[in-house]
Amino acid sequence: MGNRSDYLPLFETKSSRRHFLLKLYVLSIFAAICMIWVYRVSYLPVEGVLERWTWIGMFFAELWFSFYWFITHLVRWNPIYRYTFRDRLSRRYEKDLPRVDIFVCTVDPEMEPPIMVINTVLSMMAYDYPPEKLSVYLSDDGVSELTFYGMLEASRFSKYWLPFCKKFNIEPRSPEAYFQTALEPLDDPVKAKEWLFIKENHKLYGDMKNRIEVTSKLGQVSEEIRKEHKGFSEWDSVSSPRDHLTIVQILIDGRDPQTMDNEGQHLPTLVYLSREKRPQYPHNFKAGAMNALIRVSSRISKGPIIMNVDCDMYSNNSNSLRDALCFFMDEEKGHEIGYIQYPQAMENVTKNDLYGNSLNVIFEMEFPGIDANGGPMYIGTGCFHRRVNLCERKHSNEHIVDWKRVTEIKIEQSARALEEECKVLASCTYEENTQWGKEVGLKYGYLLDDGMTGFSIRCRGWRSVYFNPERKAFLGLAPTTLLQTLTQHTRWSEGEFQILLSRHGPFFDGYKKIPLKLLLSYCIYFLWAANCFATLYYVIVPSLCLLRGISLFPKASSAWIQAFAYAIIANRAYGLVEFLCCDGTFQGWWNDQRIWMFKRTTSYLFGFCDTILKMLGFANPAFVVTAKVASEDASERYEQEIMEFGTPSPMFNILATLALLNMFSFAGGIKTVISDAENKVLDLFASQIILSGLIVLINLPVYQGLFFRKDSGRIPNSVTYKSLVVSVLACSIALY
Ligand SMILES: O=c1ccn([C@@H]2O[C@H](COP(=O)(O)OP(=O)(O)O[C@H]3O[C@H](CO)[C@@H](O)[C@H](O)[C@H]3O)[C@@H](O)[C@H]2O)c(=O)[nH]1
Ligand SMILES: [Mn+2]
Repeated sequence: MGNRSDYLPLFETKSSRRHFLLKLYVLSIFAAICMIWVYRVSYLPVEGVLERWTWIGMFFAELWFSFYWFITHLVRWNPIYRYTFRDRLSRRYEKDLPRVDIFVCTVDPEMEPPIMVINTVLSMMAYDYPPEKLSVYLSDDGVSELTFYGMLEASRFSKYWLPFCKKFNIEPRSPEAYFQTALEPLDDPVKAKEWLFIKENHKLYGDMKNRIEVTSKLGQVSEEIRKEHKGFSEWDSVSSPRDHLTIVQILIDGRDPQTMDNEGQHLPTLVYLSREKRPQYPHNFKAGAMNALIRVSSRISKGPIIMNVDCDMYSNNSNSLRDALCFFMDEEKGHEIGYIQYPQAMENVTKNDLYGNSLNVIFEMEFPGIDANGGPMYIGTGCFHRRVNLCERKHSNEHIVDWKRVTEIKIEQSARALEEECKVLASCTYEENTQWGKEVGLKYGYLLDDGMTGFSIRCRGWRSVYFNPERKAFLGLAPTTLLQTLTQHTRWSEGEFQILLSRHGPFFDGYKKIPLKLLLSYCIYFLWAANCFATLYYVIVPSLCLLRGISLFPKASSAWIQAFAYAIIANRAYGLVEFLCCDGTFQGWWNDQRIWMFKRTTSYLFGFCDTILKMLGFANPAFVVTAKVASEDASERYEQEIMEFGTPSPMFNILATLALLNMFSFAGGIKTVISDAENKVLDLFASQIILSGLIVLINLPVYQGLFFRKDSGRIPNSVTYKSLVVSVLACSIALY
């Protein structure tokens, strides 16, 4: 850049201020909320201990909701959106593009089938990027021969697949996803020629898929296949997934002039890694895998840019790598950017998103606002990092990278020698007495290692960027049963809460180094777990009080009720419109309301309690992996949007108890209204009756699961009995 004045940025940021009418609307909700506080304070019951304390409880719950409401709107106030200029990037830097190392993690060949994993790997290899500068690493924590076999097949198939992708510039570049959507062109002769290629590749892919699936079904690799690659012999010494030596296999050595695709072009480097594991050493889950990958890749390719994806998150947009570089390499602002986070979009959510898994509102509405307030957190998959950043370095302007120099690193050893060296780097003992997991690499000891790592990167002065291009960068798989969804959210809410309370979290390290506005924005997620109490209070206490005859809301005939009604209805309406704007359906919104309640009364409660227990030293953090496949009839029910219970779980006990409790109190409320001639009861208790009525309405799928369904996804009898006993007991205590 000779002259500053003709500097053209590689990306731009546009802010979109919310319309002032919308702001007015939000402020009007705030006014109603204030009225609620005034009401609570001025009408505090003077008589009756129970009356008084339940009232105070309501007040606290409402204060909590108000605070939470406040931070969600703080985030939404002035969102920003980013745009990149890839043409400028390639004009200025095409020859000097940095090496990029892509890390894919997998852990279990049954929950994460090899064919899915290699589709992700192939889509990464097919990025629109110079192949000699691209390396894809797979970390296999399951040390599975089947996954390795899949990788071997992928390395062969890539010789056809990559030239095909580039020749016809297709999207998406995961073969499975591509062939699902590819349609035969009937009228266009040019396209018809292309179709021949597509058919040829489809057949190659189909054959490969078949081989991999047959082997997966067998559960082991046949003797014939074993002879095809020296790597299989490494499994001779593997006794169990928790007890084995490191396995490193460079399946494609990008430096080797002999390894070309079938059109004579270079191929990206492809590496399989399964780090050493021993029962006596903690393996630190995904963070441990990532750190091993960081070290191994620093020997093999040493890309200054690192990207991490989950094994189910294939690349849906072959430009996202260049997009990310537009941020890092921007001459003016790039040097302060530590990482670029893409949203997690889900491929498998059904039309009405029964389990509220699409996360669209978070990624379309909240993250652009968080970006404006200072930058998103690192949420694991779909994030580009600077390598220096993960190897601990404070941000300072002296470290401006000269991109033209970084690429010059030459690695001379043979692939064999590199593999041997890497074995040491990925061994259990390597990290002993080092700063890995503390100051260097991803942090250990946290359930959300990525969240904590991102937070500390921010504390060191780097900025982060959120980028959400029109064509989604990655598509992954959301859980497909209720229990999996709730379990995933237990892990997330617990992990977020753990960061909040940690010694390196916002209260200790964070508050001086991160602007308050950003900390409050992060609090939406940090406080997920803490949300459980106010919600539990609101779904239990008003209904029990209805049975007991304690009124907790203004009379239907009083003016105060309008404040409550307005605050609640206006807020829900806002949420509904927002939901519809994010491509949701009305039914989807309703489902989301249900899942909102389910999560808050189960996942978040468990997350909260677990965090506290772990802080007191009663339990160790453990990562429950989300399955990416389900049984046949469960998948069928998922497609039909029928709620899946099936197995007994304490979470279902809670859900069923709450549903029954509200059903009883709603019935009780209606009964007293009918028997009351003067309509006094209705005036006093209308709000509580409506509240439990709404809870009953939202719980309809639970009653179905309890009493009306016969299939294997219904609520198990043991859960039904337990929850009946508890809810009847609670109601009788309230009545007498
Ligand atoms: O011991 C482990 C456990 C998990 N994983 C991998 O970690 C990824 C995420 O696991 P998954 O069960 O799919 O969890 P999700 O809740 O779907 O993942 C989200 O949440 C995680 C943190 O809880 C982040 O790390 C992920 O990037 C983010 O997509 C997967 O690729 C796993 O193979 C490992 O490599 N080793
Ligand atoms: Mn996942």
